[in-house]
Amino acid sequence: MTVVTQEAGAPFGAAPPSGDSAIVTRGLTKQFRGGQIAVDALDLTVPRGSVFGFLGPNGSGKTTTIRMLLGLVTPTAGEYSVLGLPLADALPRVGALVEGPAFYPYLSGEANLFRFDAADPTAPGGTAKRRVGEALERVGLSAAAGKRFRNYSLGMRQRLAIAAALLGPRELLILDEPTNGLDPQGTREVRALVKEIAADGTTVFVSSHLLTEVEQMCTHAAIMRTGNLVAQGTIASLNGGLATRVRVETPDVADAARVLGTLGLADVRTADGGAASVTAELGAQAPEDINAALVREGVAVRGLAVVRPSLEDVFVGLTGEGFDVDG
Ligand SMILES: Nc1ncnc2c1ncn2[C@@H]1O[C@H](COP(=O)(O)OP(=O)(O)OP(=O)(O)O)[C@@H](O)[C@H]1O
Repeated sequence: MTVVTQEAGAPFGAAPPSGDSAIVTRGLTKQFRGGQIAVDALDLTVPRGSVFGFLGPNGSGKTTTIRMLLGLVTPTAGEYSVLGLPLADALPRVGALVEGPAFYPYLSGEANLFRFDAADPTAPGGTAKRRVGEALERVGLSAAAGKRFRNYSLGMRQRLAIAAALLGPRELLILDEPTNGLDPQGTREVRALVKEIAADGTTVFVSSHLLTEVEQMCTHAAIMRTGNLVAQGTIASLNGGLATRVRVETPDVADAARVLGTLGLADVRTADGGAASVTAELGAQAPEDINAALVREGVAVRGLAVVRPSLEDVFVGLTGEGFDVDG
């Protein structure tokens, strides 16, 4: 890891060319006082209109990056641009959920939003009623607007927190681990809401330590590991770097491997640990043709599956490590 020093006079928060991007960072770095480099020369490009998953194990630098983007933490080096505007002009167009807002348990969801809105000096007070109503509607809480916060489910509480980030027209929504600590129902609600908000044209930048969540919810992703960017791009392009494989479950492992080799499949592997299966790159072969050839050769096929590469495979392929959510 390199030690980063600030170049004399280098401007922080200066805008690199943003083009059609909602967020651009160039060499963005944060070294904390203790010497730890939490974010190391990050080059991120978040296209407008994307649902961008900022993926990494705990402690990989996601929150620190988000806090820099929102002007809450000063970078040690590098530059960034949000919506192609100076930060002060960009922030009113950005909704953010970093640490959940503290809501009053004895007040209704609606009353909490009014209090939250009143505390924002940039929010036009005269339109509060309309904006609070719209935000509640947007997150599906209109019917529960008058219910006390303490009686909300976990999912409803998080949706209210997202409503608080949507109290004005937003071009960009930044959510830091919005499903963390939620039960399965709440997780489903929040994931569905993120997709709906994105469908309305808002760019969503969402951090997560859950690979499958990012695969399901996002159009693009950046993968972080100990402060470093491992890869970024569309989910399809990230996965596309790896081959789709076929997996054959059979007690006749050696024969199955031979047949797959004869068919010209590349990288034939038998599973470790005595599991009765063989895998190979699918290539241009049709799975049904592979199955027919195996059966013709007398291989007892118990199961045949096409295994598409996942983001976890991408991470393992790029780092040689498993994706450890505990960092
Ligand atoms: N104020 C701070 N002072 C010193 N070190 C910090 C500070 N904030 C974060 N760190 C360290 O920087 C690293 C990155 O932390 P960060 O919170 O950005 O990661 P993260 O990917 O968001 O993880 P998590 O999901 O656990 O929040 C961690 O090792 C963390 O301990």
